[in-house]
Amino acid sequence: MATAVSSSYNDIHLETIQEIPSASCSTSCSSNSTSCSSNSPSPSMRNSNRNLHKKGQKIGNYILGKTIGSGTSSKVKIGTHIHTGKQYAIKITKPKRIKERKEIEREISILKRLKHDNIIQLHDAIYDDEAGKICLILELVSGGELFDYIVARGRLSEKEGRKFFRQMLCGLIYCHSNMVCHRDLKLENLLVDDEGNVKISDFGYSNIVRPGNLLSTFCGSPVYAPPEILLEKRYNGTEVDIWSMGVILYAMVTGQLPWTLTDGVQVEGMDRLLRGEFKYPSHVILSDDVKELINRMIVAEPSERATLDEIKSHIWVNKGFSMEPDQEYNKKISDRLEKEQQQALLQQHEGTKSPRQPCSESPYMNGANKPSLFQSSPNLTLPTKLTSHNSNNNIIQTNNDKYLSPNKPSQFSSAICLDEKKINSTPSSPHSISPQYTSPQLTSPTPSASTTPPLSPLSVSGQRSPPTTPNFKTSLFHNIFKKKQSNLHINQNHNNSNSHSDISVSVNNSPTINGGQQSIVDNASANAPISKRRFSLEDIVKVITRNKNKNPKIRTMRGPFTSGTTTRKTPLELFSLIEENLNSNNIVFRKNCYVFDCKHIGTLNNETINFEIEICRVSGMDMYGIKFKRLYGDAWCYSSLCKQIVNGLTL
Ligand SMILES: Nc1ncnc2c1ncn2[C@@H]1O[C@H](COP(=O)(O)OP(=O)(O)OP(=O)(O)O)[C@@H](O)[C@H]1O
Repeated sequence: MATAVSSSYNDIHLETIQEIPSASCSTSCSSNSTSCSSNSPSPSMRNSNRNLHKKGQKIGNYILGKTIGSGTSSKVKIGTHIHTGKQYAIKITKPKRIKERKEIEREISILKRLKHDNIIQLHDAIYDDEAGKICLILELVSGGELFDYIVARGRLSEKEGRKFFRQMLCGLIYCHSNMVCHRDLKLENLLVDDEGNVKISDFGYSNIVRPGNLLSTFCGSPVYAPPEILLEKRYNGTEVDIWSMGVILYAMVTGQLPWTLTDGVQVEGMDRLLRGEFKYPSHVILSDDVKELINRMIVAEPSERATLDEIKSHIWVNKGFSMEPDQEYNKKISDRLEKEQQQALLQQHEGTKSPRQPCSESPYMNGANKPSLFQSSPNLTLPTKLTSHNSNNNIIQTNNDKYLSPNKPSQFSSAICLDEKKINSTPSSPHSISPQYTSPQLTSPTPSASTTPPLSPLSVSGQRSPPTTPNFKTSLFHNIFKKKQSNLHINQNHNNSNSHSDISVSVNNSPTINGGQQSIVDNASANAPISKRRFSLEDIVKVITRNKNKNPKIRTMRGPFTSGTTTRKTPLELFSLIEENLNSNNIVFRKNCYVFDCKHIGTLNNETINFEIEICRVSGMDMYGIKFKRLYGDAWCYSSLCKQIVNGLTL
């Protein structure tokens, strides 16, 4: 349990934020200004780490749920606010060194000042120094990464790409006009909400750009990073973001990267990248306008790169739109404000109290009307309340004037509550983690996770990776899974064995194939003949509760699906096909209702990829489909792996 002490903090003014060398840079970085080494946490820290990550555990006023993503330095889980029931994304980080801690504090400090529809919103930040954790309570964006969105479609049409690009541009114009550069823009850091809107996330490498003040830290992913970063030159952060945007646009409309990544980290043809040279794939037909725009952004010489002004007025960006992206956004916001004000007036008139103050919670506009972060009245962009919690999550201090300090004494554990903003809460996934593990045949060949440029696992083109033998890590994982499995007992086909005196209970939370059902019975009961099994009332209640919590209903999902990911086969048939495929690809997995939680360890670089495959009903059709979701690991290795799985499934 996190202990929390009332404390007051000094505001971190952006002016005081220094560029902090990034500790968690890509392994391919050769910058001598960064260090990728880390100190191992003490065993006690590791324990608290484990506990804090547990599902059902409370962090501040939030109950932890399912893991929805992981990064190099964090785990992101769904968190439900105990009072409001609203769901958030809780990014749990455990900084091991002061430098890492400062990076996270800087991320918080920058994020809490940014309020824009196309930027992920920070709601709260919780420090748990006892466990050595800092948790960011973020707006939950339930549509996943733009990367996955593109992977599922192969590539985007220029029209759809334009929609996303305009939104990303809006968010970036807002950041840059507030002197914030992101420095790690990539498809994986663009999240898509339920309504198909892009939100820029992961400000872990973001920093403040001051005129004439160049940055030097190596940041971001090598394939999205411009030559000045790879050559370890001093650079201007805004120009870095423009290059990355060019790579993102290229990837959106072609479905691949301009340069190939090997092993997920090394850029093949680095010399071409350094010269800003790339080709468009011959099989993709692109308009001259989009090519011209990309060519203006992916320019080796930073000072010759297009500026945001040039980009936002580019003919391709505005095709089919009457306004430039930021103008359109500003109009949307002022319309929204007007509507809210009208509603507030109406409510006032009716003698009811307005539930929210329209002006204080609306995202800020781009352009001239927006309040600057650096203007004399910082309260315009700062949270309206600051609250600390004690260990019982009681609010023990409220202070509007104090903000998080990077120099906070380490014994403190507290939370800074930012504005509660309207958020689309997302229903949690009907499946929850079940402890049923299945391990593959280790004698099967393992595909290499070497990365190839195509984004789509569903497109026909692309190479198969050569088979390799399983490594030590895989075996270890296999053993752990086996051990877990041995503690469980498969109670398949015994559903009807209940009698009034001997009750056999099984958890019917997955399709009834290959041990798809599991029992929570103890060893003795499980090993006893069926007719002799006895269960306590507690067992039965446990099972009923578990059954209730685990909704075994197959989910209906909207596309995109392709012929490779849909079938008229039954879910049960699909289940065994997937199982077979995962085994033959040497992918470790556990089944949970209609979801396979998968883990693949690359043989070349030991790169781990965690992902899910879910069997679902295809919305509006009498068909079933499979959906992939990356949870952890290099996106491009994952893309190759998905492609391999889909190719091998022959649905
Ligand atoms: N607000 C959110 N809503 C939904 N999912 C999220 C949210 N924030 C993060 N995620 C998921 O968690 C993943 C990891 O988050 P994030 O990129 O912020 O972590 P990180 O440790 O900074 O990653 P990196 O390895 O890029 O440094 C994301 O790629 C995304 O899939």
